Amino acid sequence: MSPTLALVFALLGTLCSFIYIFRSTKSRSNHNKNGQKLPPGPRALPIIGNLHMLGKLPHQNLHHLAKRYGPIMSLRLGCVPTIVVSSPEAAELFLKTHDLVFASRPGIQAGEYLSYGSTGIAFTPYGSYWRTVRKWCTLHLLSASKVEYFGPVRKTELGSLVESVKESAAARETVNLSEKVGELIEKMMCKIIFGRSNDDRFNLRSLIDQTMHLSGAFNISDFVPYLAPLDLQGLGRRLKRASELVDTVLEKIIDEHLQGTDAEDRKPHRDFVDAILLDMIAASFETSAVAIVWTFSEILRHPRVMVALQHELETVVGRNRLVEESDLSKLTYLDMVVKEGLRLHPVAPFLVPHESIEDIVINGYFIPKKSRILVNIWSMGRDRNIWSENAEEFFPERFINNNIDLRGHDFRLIPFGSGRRGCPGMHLALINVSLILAQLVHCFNWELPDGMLPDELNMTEIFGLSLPRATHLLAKPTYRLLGLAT
Ligand code: HEM
Repeated sequence: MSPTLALVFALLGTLCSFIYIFRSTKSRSNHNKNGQKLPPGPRALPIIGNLHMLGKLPHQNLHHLAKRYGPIMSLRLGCVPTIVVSSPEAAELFLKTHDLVFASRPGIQAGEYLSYGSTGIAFTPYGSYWRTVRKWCTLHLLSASKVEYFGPVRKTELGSLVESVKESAAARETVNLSEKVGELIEKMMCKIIFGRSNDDRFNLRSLIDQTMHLSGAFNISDFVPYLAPLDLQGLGRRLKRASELVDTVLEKIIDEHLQGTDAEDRKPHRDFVDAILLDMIAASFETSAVAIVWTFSEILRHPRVMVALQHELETVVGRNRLVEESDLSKLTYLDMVVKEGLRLHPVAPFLVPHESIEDIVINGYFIPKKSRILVNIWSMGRDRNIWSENAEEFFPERFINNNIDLRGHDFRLIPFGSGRRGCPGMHLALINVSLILAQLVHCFNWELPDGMLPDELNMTEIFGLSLPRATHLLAKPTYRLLGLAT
């Protein structure tokens, strides 16, 4: 939290405390003003509500609070009623049993700036526009047949990555895996989404990383709208700047793509196309890279897992060729490693915030219309009641002999969400994540740089819409395949 923001909170907090003490004798914390019973939760201060309790890592702080108040917890963030869901049973109620009621998204400043007035998919409220755009993207980009069609693009780009890491290995250099994996996903996705290579003139990836960070921030302007003109955290200004930069890049790409067509024909659809393209690249660039880099960090911290994975790859693929997409279905240990990575390091710790479209009573608790719903899957991934005493440990074998999958049917593990708003890119994402991890582990042995021990690896997170590592992941490769691999 910046010093300015801390000061603002301190001042607001003092003011609120006075009002609160003055009024507290009359208030009943878990009932609204109509006497309806809200889910339990900590008392809220006037004006800021519980915003001051979120801290730098809200998913962790809300995880601790839920231990006290339960899996359906009520907060007030500024003036927005907020429900934090922290158990599989509760998640099923919100995302399956009452999916339709919670299928909308809140209108937030990030959506306004970055989704061109929420005309993309991810920040767009539930309704026919969202349904049409989502269907269109699924059909033209994300369906199983489209994903398969782009297999050769993945193969070429991944082959180049292996060659470049091989050169680093020969030169005994340390590789910045965060950078390498980020670049690879960017190259693959640009070819799939724009039909062309990424453009070295723009640093699109760094722009997207910024937008993911800004979009996930708890922006006071969204929660206390009358403070919005003050832009206390400076987020409004940064969002505007990021949106202008992204706009410039996308405009250039679209212009080049449409050269030769009638200029007048293009205008009406411009913002709509920008919004969808931006959603697609934002949803795909960082997410897959974050999942790969966290899982690889855990593999490096657990050499036993690296050895077991290499053993499986040698048995199924051998050491004379690269892993192919068609091998993936036979790599059962890899599948467990991917699940375990996403369990401990979900890319979107609160999914993308949902919003209720009408009043509803769930488990005897009143949830008002326009409540914001945060499903804390980070908390669910570390719950000892679900994952036993070793819940905090990276232990892929926990998935042996159980049928937990990632498709949103089993609410113990929902890194892609579930229901109407579940991730439409899951199939593509799982191929990218599994294939890249498999290739890195199959082609190379890895060690941490400068004699670092596995348990010395920094595992600090940065909170945003996604949850990347705070520091880049560095490691030293040694090539391990037999001659003719590439
Ligand atoms: C490992 C990679 C990925 C993870 C973990 C992931 C996870 C998620 C999650 C948790 C949501 C929100 C679900 C909810 O709110 O209930 C989501 C939404 C979305 N994802 Fe993904 N995603 C990944 C990759 C991708 C890819 C590759 C694409 C497409 C190219 C994509 C496209 C989308 C879109 C468009 C939405 C918004 C859906 C809507 O609001 O209707 N995602 N994703």
